[in-house]
Amino acid sequence: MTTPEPPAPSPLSSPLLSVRGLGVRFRMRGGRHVAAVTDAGFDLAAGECLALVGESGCGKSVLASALLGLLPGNAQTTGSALLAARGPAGEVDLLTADERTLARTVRGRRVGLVPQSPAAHLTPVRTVRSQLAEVLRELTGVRGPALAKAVEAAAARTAYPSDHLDRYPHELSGGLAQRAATALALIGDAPLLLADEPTTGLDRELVDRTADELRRHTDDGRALLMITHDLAAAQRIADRVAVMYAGRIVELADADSFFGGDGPRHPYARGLLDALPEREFTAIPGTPPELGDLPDGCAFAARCPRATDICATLPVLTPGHGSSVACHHAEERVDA
Ligand SMILES: Nc1ncnc2c1ncn2[C@@H]1O[C@H](COP(=O)(O)OP(=O)(O)OP(=O)(O)O)[C@@H](O)[C@H]1O
Repeated sequence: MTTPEPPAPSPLSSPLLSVRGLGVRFRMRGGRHVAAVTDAGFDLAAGECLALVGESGCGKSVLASALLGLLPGNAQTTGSALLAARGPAGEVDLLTADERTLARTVRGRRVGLVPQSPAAHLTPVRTVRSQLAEVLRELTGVRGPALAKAVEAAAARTAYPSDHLDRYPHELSGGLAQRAATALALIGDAPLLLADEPTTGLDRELVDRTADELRRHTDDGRALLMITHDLAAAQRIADRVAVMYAGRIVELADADSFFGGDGPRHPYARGLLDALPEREFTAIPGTPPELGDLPDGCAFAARCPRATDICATLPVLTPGHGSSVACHHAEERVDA
């Protein structure tokens, strides 16, 4: 089933990114399919941070890869992801744009990426300094003596220590590689930044620092889609939260109401928050379903304390009470 319009449009200005009915399926051997993302829809405006959260394997990174045209050859996409025109750059559908357009005008320039595995994205045979310099030359045109200063400034944005700039990627800890990759991603000042687990491997102080830098970047008029397991980082900087479960967005909420107020309305989203040590520290029972063998109805029903017969039919993302929720029981009292 497809939802023609996402029910909770961005409350800010007209969207920079409009995702509608985004689906990604992987063709597998024997004619099988893995439905990694199904019918995802959201808007993202300049100046806005949307946190995309959910358990491992629910499709968050695949969604980001789809927006960058970086899916492997066995992937099929449906839907649209319109990146609005800005200045001389026209509107582009990120799902259907050809590789030449994506490589020359989109990646790094209009859509930046903080990759999930930074060490794998850094060039192994070049120092961090040389990689920062190359991206600065390419994307900002800075040359000569100014380049050395620009490299140090780019590193400082993510607290990458200047006395480690001449290290090669294999000489970096996970946290340093993360900071180097984030520094590289911020250089192009792309209007849309996709940050896939940007705080992995960082201690709490650096998590906060990185999150705050990403927030500043957003406040300067860019849009940020932050994929994260770190709900504290999401709470710190997100304007809205999208919760993914088994490839679908099951709740799209204002961050204030999600983390405070009445809290999430979807039982899965509620379970994610309750699992936090600083909250109830109660794990969600069971495991997510296989994406190659999803039920026809609600994919969370098998783990859900509120499930009833109606959950055998698919719930549609429906707006109400400050969030959009795909749950037949969303209107019930949460503690009922
Ligand atoms: N090339 C592929 N072929 C088949 N299935 C794939 C392929 N790439 C990813 N998947 C599947 O798509 C699903 C979603 O993966 P994805 O990496 O997006 O999850 P995630 O939510 O980002 O998890 P994590 O937080 O662990 O990265 C997983 O079940 C994964 O196995």
